[in-house]
Amino acid sequence: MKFKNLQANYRERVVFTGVTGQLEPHQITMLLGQNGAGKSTLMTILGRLKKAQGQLECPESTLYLPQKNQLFDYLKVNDLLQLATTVTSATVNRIEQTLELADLLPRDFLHLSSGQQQRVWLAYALLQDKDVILLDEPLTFLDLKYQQRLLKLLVELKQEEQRTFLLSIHDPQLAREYGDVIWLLDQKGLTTGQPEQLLTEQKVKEFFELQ
Ligand SMILES: Nc1ncnc2c1ncn2[C@@H]1O[C@H](COP(=O)(O)OP(=O)(O)OP(=O)(O)O)[C@@H](O)[C@H]1O
Repeated sequence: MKFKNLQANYRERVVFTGVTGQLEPHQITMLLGQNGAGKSTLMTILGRLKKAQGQLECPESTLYLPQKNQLFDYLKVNDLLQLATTVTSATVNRIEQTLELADLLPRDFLHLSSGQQQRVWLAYALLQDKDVILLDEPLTFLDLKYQQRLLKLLVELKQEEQRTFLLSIHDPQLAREYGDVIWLLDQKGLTTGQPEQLLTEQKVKEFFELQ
């Protein structure tokens, strides 16, 4: 996936201009930026759910999982996941075991806790046979155990199924630990590089305006 000089607007309000980069195949890219920097906006553009000025080359097989997801009617978890599933049964088992979904499958999705719902939405995305998966703040609502389980699962799916991931994330430590490539988004545009190069203690302090 490649993009050049992207400009995003909501009516007359410009969110960013001159955003250029490429999503490295078979890697995990971590997108960091302050609240309102435009991370979700960029991801919806890359997922072709929002129009932007500039150039974008995006593989057909791309899926965007929004930060907030909603169901409007009662549906069992099992039914929701079956609607999504297009991967092999080995991958289904791996995803369901890692995210510990067995107990949730017979339940009404709308009655689950926020973290349980998030685990189901993540499974919903990963169970689809897509090469490129864009996950918008996937760690929100997950406890530490499931944060670690999810990130390790993405590493396995990257290595064994050559999938490509872009995650927006607020934790620089996890971004450094599990990311192959880092994207930093701010008013200057998109800065890309290696975790050890962009996420030094000093650079993190400056980028997030920490004291
Ligand atoms: N539908 C919309 N209409 C108008 N403005 C919007 C809309 N969605 C987002 N914005 C604005 O665009 C800017 C970027 O928002 P975006 O959600 O992309 O940021 P973000 O980096 O994902 O933030 P956060 O870390 O808070 O999730 C913000 O100023 C926001 O208020």
